[in-house]
Amino acid sequence: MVSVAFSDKYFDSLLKLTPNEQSQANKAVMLFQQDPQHGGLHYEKLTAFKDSKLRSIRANQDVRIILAAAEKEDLYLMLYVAHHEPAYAWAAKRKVEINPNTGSLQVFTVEERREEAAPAPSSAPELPGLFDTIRDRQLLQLGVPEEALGLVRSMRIEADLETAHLNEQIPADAYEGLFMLMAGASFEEAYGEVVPAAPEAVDTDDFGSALARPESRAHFTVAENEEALQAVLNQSLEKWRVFLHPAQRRLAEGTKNGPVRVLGGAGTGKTVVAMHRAKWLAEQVAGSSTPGQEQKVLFTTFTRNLAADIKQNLHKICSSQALERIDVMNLDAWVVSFLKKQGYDYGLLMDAQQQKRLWEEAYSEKPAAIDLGLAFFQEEWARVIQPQSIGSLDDYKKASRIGRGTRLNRQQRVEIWPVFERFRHILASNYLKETDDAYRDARQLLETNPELRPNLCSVIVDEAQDMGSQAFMLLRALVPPGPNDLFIVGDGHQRIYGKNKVVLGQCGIDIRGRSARLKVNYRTTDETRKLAVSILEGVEVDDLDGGQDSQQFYHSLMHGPVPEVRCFDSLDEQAQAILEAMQGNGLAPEACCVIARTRREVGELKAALESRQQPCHQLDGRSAATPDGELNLATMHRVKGLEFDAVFVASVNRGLVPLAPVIQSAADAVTRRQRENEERALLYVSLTRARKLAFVYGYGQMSEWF
Ligand SMILES: Nc1ncnc2c1ncn2[C@@H]1O[C@H](COP(=O)(O)OP(=O)(O)OP(=O)(O)O)[C@@H](O)[C@H]1O
Repeated sequence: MVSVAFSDKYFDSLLKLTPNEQSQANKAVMLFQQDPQHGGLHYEKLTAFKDSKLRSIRANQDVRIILAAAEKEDLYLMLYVAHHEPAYAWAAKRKVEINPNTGSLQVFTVEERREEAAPAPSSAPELPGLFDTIRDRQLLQLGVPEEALGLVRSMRIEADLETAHLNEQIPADAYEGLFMLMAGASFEEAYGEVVPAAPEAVDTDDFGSALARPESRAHFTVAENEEALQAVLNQSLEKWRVFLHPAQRRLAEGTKNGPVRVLGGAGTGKTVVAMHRAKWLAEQVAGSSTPGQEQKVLFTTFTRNLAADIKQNLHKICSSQALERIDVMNLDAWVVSFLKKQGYDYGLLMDAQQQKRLWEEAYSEKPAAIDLGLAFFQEEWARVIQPQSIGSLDDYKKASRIGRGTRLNRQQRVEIWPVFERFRHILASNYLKETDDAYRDARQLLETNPELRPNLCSVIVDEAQDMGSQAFMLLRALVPPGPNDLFIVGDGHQRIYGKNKVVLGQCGIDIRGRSARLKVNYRTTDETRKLAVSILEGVEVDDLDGGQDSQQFYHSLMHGPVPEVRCFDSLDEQAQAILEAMQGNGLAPEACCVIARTRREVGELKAALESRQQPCHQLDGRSAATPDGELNLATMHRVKGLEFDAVFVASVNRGLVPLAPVIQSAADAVTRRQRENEERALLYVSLTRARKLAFVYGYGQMSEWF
């Protein structure tokens, strides 16, 4: 029996075959693993090609599998599968090599004559080279193969690099380094990113060691025995299950010294990393806990919908044993269930209408001489009093009000305090608590009775940007400080629930030296990503720890058309255009989503689409899977965490985007800016749900942002 490894490209090519051919190819690989010399496989050396390591085997009369042989190690790399002619055409130009500088295993195209003759002229020969200031030696250090140096030197514009990447003339790891240089990074920055741990010595014939490096594992997966081979062949459909980016893998695996924070723009695989981290912890840490004191991993999210999705996806990567050691829950649900067990008989105040009524009652305490609206009090409560657990006038007099737009002197604080006191009293007499109160009560219970602490080895937090400081203080209290305690994943660009920016350090969570940022967007085309990012231009985005985040070096690997922005005369015309765009692009309704700012607008769109005989499926709460033939419809808040082949961000009209009442009811300029930023974030979230195509449609008057 031999070891077999697969490249990600192998699975891409496998999926292009018919199901029957796929199963024949799988059978051939399994037979090959048992006996490479089996007569039916016609194992053949492809001697006349660029790379003497290349071989082929037969899957059937016509389908060929191209592989590279490391015969000394009994290791074979499955690279490509296709019908006879395209398979050999693919193999003729390919090389598989261990890069002597980075140690990663690379597969790349070497074009005919490229080695001897001058490189192909760039589309803009008069411009300076993209990499003129970088030395050859440095390009090689970044993992550019020697054969590709001429090509890299000939690159003049971004499209040259993108084309070379698309044609696989540059291996993926080297492309990332080159992309960063092109986007303005210094050589040191790019090198630190692509080669964070340079191998001491690289043996370019040792394929086993090369395959073990995270850079290689981003593109190869090894099946050492029959069982592993079965597992790989069964799970290859979604790449994220197997091929983690080296940055993702480094985060997902290994013992961490304390809390880790992972940032990354939309679609960079933060949730994927968090899930793989949960799996690793369940297997390696919780799995080795003392019998009788089994530990668990708690995976928390902000929204209930995301928790349900994650539960489902964990099934795809975890064994049932590992799954048993992971609890997935949105934090509110965890808190409610924990407090209930402790005999807490308060309800959570969730209903916006009820909340408004209670505030109106409390507002009657406002002295007539104070000219502050109800909105001011609600904001002050949510942004100053609750996050800082202020329970008395004395505390309020001393409280920090940084970031609030309306100034208050001490005397004014004294005068308005009765409103807050009354609100708290009303809550108590109605047996109600706000979520921040519940977080605080739960934390205080845990701090005074450590024996109530659940037996957790680790807490993973997704959607961290929407959790406030009370939530983080509770999370800190849930698990004792130590290795692997907290793994926090978020993106300040997607803060859409009106929460204060949190500073982890102030919640007792010290992430110094343990933070990372993911930069490759796997979901969205670069064209859609760029439009989404442009909406946030000028908005200051925090890094969850008091600093600033940026989208520097954030990019997508896929390309597609620039999103279409159009304004129609009426809602009906817009609905018609959505249906035509779906038809024109051959899109299945269930793979698309129409997204609007308000529930009411979603309802109107639904009616307009249904009147045109388009069955619709509205996503709200915990919706079931969309039936075939039905078009998804959702609000901007609801689509967070989801993805579709195409999204129609619809009714992007003046007054709706940004939503006028939200902006106009802000009590001061600072709050107005915060709300406007959140409205922008909603658009950013909506657009970045698109895998292939995005449309921005409006009617009447288009939003001032377009
Ligand atoms: N290493 C990978 N290889 C291939 N696809 C990946 C990889 N990592 C993530 N993806 C895919 O990219 C998409 C986005 O991943 P994920 O939802 O984890 O991103 P995210 O950063 O949490 O996104 P968002 O913040 O926008 O919700 C998913 O379709 C996922 O399957």
